[in-house]
Order: sequence, then C-alpha cells, then structure tokens
Amino acid sequence: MNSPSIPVVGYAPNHSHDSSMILPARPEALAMNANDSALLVVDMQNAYSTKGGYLDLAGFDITSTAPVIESIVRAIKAARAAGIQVIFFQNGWDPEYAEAGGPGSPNWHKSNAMKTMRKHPALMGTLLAKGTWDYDLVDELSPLPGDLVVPKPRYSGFFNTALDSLLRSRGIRNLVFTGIATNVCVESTLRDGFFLEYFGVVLADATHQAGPEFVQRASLYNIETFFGWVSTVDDFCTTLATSTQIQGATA
Ligand SMILES: NC(=O)N/C=C\C(=O)O
Repeated sequence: MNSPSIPVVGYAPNHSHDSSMILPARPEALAMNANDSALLVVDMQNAYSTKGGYLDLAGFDITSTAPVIESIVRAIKAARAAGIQVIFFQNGWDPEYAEAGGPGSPNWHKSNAMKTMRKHPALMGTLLAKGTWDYDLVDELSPLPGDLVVPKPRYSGFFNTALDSLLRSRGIRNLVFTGIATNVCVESTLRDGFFLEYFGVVLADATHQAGPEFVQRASLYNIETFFGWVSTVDDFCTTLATSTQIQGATA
C-alpha cells in the first residue's frame, strides 16, 4: 500500500493489508478494497423520500430528498462498476403488522408510522406495509442482479435480519452508508456495525435526516466522533474510479 502523508485507518493490523483504495474521510482516510467493502442503501423507499409517503404524512420535511436520491444513484453506479457489493434495505412489516410488534413492543409505541395510522385509521395497512407503494423503493433506485435486498423490521439492519451473515460470508468489513434517515436507520445500523467490528463510513451528501436540519449535523458529528467515518459521494466515486484505472493499467 502507498505510504500516504495523511492519517489512514483500516481493519488489518496497522492497516498494512494491500488496500487498493484510500477513501478520503473524516477524521481519517479509510483503507479499503472492493472485495472487503459494501455499499449500503438504507430505506430508500417512498415512505421516506416521496410526497405522500409515511414521513410526509407524519409531518416530516422530505422536500429536499431529490438531490440525495441523485447522489445515491451516482454512488451505486460507481460501486457496481468497481465490483463492490450493493445492499438495499427496506424497512417495514407484513400487512397485518405482526412484525411491527404489538403494545408489548416499544416499536409499536415509538414508530411514527404506527402512531400516524392509529391517529388516522383510514391509513391502516398503507404505511410501511410490504406490497404497498409506501414500502417500495423509489423509482430511481432499482436493484439489479447481484445486488442484495434485505428486509428489516426495526431501525437497525443488524437486528432480525441475515445482514451480519451476508457480510461475514463475503469477507466484508467496510460498510459505506447512504440512505434515509441519517439520524435513525442509517446511524442505528452504522452503530450496530461498529459494535460488531465493521468499519462504517457515511457518505454525508447521500443521506437525509428525519427532523430539523441540525439533526443531520448532529448525526454526522456523532458518527465522525464516536462510531465511524464521514466522506462524500464525490470522494467515493473518484477513489473508485482511480482505483479501477490503476488496476486496469497494471492488469
Ligand atoms: N429509515 C428510517 O430511518 N426510519 C425512521 C423512522 C421510522 O421508520 O419510523
């Protein structure tokens, strides 16, 4: 690996493994390879991004999600071209909401989707229910053969899912995060990945918060300071493109 003049971290002891990519990030750059990394696309569903979806109906501002979707499209295209595993998540439950848990589950009490449907019974069965428009991924983001799609019934992608097995069986240790919401499912999944020894890096401009703007800054501060790293879609795409060019040139 080149001896960069900037602080670099990675999962190998002293990050001495032969990494082909150094992703600029805060607080340090991240040493990674295509085959030990995955791009996670968290909950890019109509529920969280589109007018008339759950977050919109629950009173959250989703009017600035369009550029985030465009950024995620760029990141996915770059990841696929570099041979990085792309993993889509869909948050939600069966149409009867058994997977959401009843009153004995804190999810039943805290989910703003469940609270919105209890407040407006005509919406029951339409929010975050598998098979509905709300649950579907946005039109701009369609999984291709080779991508993985992981349904998840809670904020974190690591609970009640096969995510950890899917990653470990592929030797993946670096998780590159995009999606909505930064401060809920993105941060929850990155935090749990941290506790499971994954290196998590969030592409800040490919995420959007649920709540006021300061929450985006607070979540990115939390990630950078305590749980992982923060980078950008431009740096991600440039790093992958440069690496692919180098590998092509030396092939
Ligand atoms: N995908 C998310 O971050 N979801 C946040 C809230 C919810 O699902 O109720």
